[in-house]
Amino acid sequence: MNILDQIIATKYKEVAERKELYPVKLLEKSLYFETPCISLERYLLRPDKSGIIAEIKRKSPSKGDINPYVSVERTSISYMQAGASALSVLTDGPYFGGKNEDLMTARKFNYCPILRKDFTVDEYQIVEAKSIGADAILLIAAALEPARLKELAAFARSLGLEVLLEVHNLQELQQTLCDEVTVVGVNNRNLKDFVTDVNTSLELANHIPAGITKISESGISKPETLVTLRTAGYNGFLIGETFMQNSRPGQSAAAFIKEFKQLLAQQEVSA
Ligand SMILES: O=C(O)c1ccccc1NCC(=O)[C@H](O)[C@H](O)COP(=O)(O)O
Repeated sequence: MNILDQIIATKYKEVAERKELYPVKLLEKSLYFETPCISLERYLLRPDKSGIIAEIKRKSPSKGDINPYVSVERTSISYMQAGASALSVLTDGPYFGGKNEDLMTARKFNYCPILRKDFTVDEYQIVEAKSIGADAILLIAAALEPARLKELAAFARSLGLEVLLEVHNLQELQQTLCDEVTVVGVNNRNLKDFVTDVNTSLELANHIPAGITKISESGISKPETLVTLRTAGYNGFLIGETFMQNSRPGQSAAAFIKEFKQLLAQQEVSA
C-alpha cells in the first residue's frame, strides 16, 4: 500500500463520519451556495499574474512538520500581495494538518480563486468544498476509476466548481481526461518514494491537448524552473513547501515571484 492508498482509505472513513455529523442538507444552507465561484483557469491565464498557486501546507507525509502553527490569515493575504494568482489550501487533517476552517479563513480575507486541496472520493466532499467557499477541487487520477472521476467532475461542475485533474503519467492522463476537465496538473512527486522531478511535467507537456490549462505541481524550488516550465507550455505552478518552510511564507513568495518576473523580462529582451 503506498501513501496515497493509505490517505484514500482514511478519507473514506472520514467522509462516512462527516456525513453523519454534518448532513448535506446542512451544508447546503451555507451562503457560499449563493456565491459564484472565481475561475482558477481565468486567473492562471491572466498576463498580469505569475501563474503561481501558493499553497498553505502545515505538514506532509514526505516532510513531516513544515509550518504547523502558520497563520492562514496573514499567509494567504501576503501570498496574494506577493503576486500569486491563486491559493491552494490543504484541508486534510490526518496527513497534512489542515482543516476546513483554514480554507474558510483564506476565503474570508481574499478575493481570488481558492483550490481546496484534499483527496476527493465522494460527492459529499464536493458539496462540502462549495459550502466552505472553495472555487476548485482536486481529482487525483491515481485515486479514482476513470468513470467515477468523470462522475465526480460532472457533479463539481454542476455546482459551479472547477476541477483540477491531477496525473502522474501518460497512462493516467489518457484514461481520465474528459470533457468536464479543462485544467490538468502534472504532479512531479512520485508517491511511492516521494522523489520530486520536474522532468515529469516536461515529459508530459506535449501530451496534454491544446486548450487545456496546464499546471506543474510539487518540488518547484527555483524561479528558473518556472521559466523552463512556462516555455514548455505550463500556465500554472503549484508551490507549497518552498514557501511554507520559511517562517514568513509570504516574504519567501514575494522574493521568488520578483526573481521570476526579472527572469521573464530578461527572456523577453533576449528573444
Ligand atoms: O507533499 C506530500 O508529501 C504528499 C504526499 C502524498 C500525497 C500528496 C502530497 N502532497 C500534496 C501536493 O500535491 C503538494 O502539496 C503540492 O503539489 C505542492 O507541493 P510542494 O511544492 O512540493 O510542497
